[in-house]
Amino acid sequence: MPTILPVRLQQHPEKLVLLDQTKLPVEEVFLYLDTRESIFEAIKKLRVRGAPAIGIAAAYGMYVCLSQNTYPSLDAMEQDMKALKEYFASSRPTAVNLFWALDRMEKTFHENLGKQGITQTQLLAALLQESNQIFLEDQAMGKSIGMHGLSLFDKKKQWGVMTHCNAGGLATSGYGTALAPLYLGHEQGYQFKVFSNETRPLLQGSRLTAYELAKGGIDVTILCDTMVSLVMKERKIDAVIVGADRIAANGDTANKIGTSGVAILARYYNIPFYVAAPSSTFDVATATGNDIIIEIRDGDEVVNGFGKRTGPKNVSVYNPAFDVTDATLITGIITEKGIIESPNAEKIKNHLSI
Ligand SMILES: CSC[C@@H](O)[C@@H](O)C(=O)COP(=O)(O)O
Repeated sequence: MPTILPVRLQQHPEKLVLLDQTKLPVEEVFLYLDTRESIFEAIKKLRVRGAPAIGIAAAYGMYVCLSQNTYPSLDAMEQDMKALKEYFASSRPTAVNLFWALDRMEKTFHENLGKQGITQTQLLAALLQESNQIFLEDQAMGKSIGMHGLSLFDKKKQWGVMTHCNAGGLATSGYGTALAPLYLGHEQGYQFKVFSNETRPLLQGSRLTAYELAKGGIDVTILCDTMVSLVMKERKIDAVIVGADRIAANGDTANKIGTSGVAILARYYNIPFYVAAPSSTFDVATATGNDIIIEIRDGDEVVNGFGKRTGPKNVSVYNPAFDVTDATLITGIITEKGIIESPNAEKIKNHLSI
C-alpha cells in the first residue's frame, strides 16, 4: 500500500491536512487548512488532485469550515453549508467525485436537520461521520479495484504496463485506482515494469506516479508523452491502465489530457486499454462524453510552467486539462465490483445495479 496519505482530517483543532502535491517530487510538505478560501485554492491549484482525493478533500473541507463557527440558528448553518457546497463545486468542473461527495454531505445535513431537537453539534457529528465514511469507502474501493485488476495478470512473466497521469495513492485515500493492481500484485510477488507517461503540462506522471511507485519499490520508467507510439511499437507494453475523472452513461471516459491519444495508439498496436475507477466516478446522468465539461486551465501552465518560460509571451495557448476517450476504445472498466468488458450503456447500468 502507498505510504503517503495525500488527504486526511485532523481533529482538535479541526484541520484539513493535505500533502501539497505541487511540491512533489522535491519536498513532502503538509498543509493544515481551516478556511474555505485556502481549501478552494488547494483544489484549484492542484495541491490536492485526482478525482477521489478531490471529493474527500471537499467533504472534509465542508466539515472543517462548518465546525469553525457557532451559528445564530440552524437556518444560518444550512445557508452556510449550501454556500460552501456551491463554492467548492466551482473549483474544478470535470471530476464528478467532487460533486458526488458534496451531494452526500448535503443529503446527510438535510436528513439530520429533519430530526426533532437536533443541535449544531449533532449536525456536525453527522457530517464528520459521513466524511469519514467517504474516506473509508474510497480506501475499500481502491483495494477491490486492485483485486479485480490483478486478475488480468499472472506471475509467469514481468508485465509491461503503461499509465498516464496519476491515478495512484496520491489521487485517493488508499491504493489508488489504475495503480491499485500494481501495488497489490507487487505485495504478492507479481512483476511489473511500469511506463509512466510524463503527462504535460503539469507532469503528474513523472512528478507523482514515478515518485510514488519508486517509493513503493515498483520498477518504473518515465516516458515523454511523445514516446508512447515508439514504446508500444517496440512491444514493451502488455496493457495500459489509466484512471478516470468522469465516466458517462455510455462508457465514454474523461481523464487527463493525452489519455485518448494513448487509447487510440493502444488500439492501433492491439494493446488492451483499461480504465480503473470506483463507482463514484460514473455519472449516468451524463449521456455521452460530448456532454462532459472539460476544464480549461491557464495557458501559463504550458508556456511558463515550473518557473521556466518555454513559449513566447503574448501568444495564444490552449490548455484543456482533460480529454474524452470513446467507450469503443476501452477494453474494460475495472471497478470495485468487477470488470465491465467492452463497456456500453446497458452493461454499465447492470454493473452498477441501477
Ligand atoms: C484516481 S485519479 C483519476 C483521475 O483523476 C486522474 O487520472 C487525473 O486525470 C487527475 O487529473 P488532475 O488534474 O491531476 O486532478
